[in-house]
Amino acid sequence: MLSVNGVSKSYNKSGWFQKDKQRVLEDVSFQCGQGECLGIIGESGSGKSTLGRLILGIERPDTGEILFEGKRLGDAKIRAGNISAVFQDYTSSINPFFTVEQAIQEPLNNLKSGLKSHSDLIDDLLLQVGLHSDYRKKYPHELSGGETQRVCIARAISTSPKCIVLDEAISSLDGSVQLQILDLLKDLRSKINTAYIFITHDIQAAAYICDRIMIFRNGSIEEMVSTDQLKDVQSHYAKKLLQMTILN
Ligand SMILES: Nc1ncnc2c1ncn2[C@@H]1O[C@H](COP(=O)(O)OP(=O)(O)OP(=O)(O)O)[C@@H](O)[C@H]1O
Repeated sequence: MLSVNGVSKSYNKSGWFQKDKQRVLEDVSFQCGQGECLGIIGESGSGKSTLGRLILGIERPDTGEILFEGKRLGDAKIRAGNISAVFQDYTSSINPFFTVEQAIQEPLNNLKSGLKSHSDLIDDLLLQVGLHSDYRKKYPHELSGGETQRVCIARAISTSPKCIVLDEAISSLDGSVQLQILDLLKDLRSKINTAYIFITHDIQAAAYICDRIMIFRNGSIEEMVSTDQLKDVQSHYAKKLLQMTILN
């Protein structure tokens, strides 16, 4: 369904020598199947979020291509409604002047297809993320962090996307709320068969929800393993990363 082929990306380095480039992604290739949950783990600065932004079409690769069902993702029409995102910073993900109902409706309004939002659909989406329909008229400042992230998830699934990029989506939440959101995501995936690209620092969270895990290092894939073989990673770096996480 999603095919990332030989993708590289550089940014201009800031400072005196503006022409210097920092290579952030280096020849990254992988595939993600329909309904699959693919985890991307790696240290801070390894390029995980950059890869997420390329998959979302927020930025373009310098070289290589990303295909969605065989078509280039650069085309906004291919992305529209098919790929959505949930980010770490849920507070800035929703317009503070929007009610929950307006926030969930926004991606539907942006779709130029004939898909119209319906009152019932909003109630159904709220129900799917475990919120009562009373939440429709609430504003973001009236919600807890976990509730706001549930609204962000309802938004993300509103267009029935085939793929959701979750970039550190549980990192800002308390431990017990993290688990609730992970369970919600698991439950939703089994119902709507959406693929997840689950970007995280947290190997345990990735192991809990993902089918496969990509270990990312300095902009490249160090190793790709199925979650049930996570203990048998081969590379020295992956072994070290796992040890560090288990010890913490
Ligand atoms: N728009 C940009 N312009 C310049 N440099 C950038 C830009 N976006 C990211 N970078 C740099 O690219 C590198 C990778 O950043 P990225 O956010 O993708 O890493 P990450 O693995 O997601 O890190 P973290 O886990 O801390 O979020 C970093 O060195 C960052 O400073």
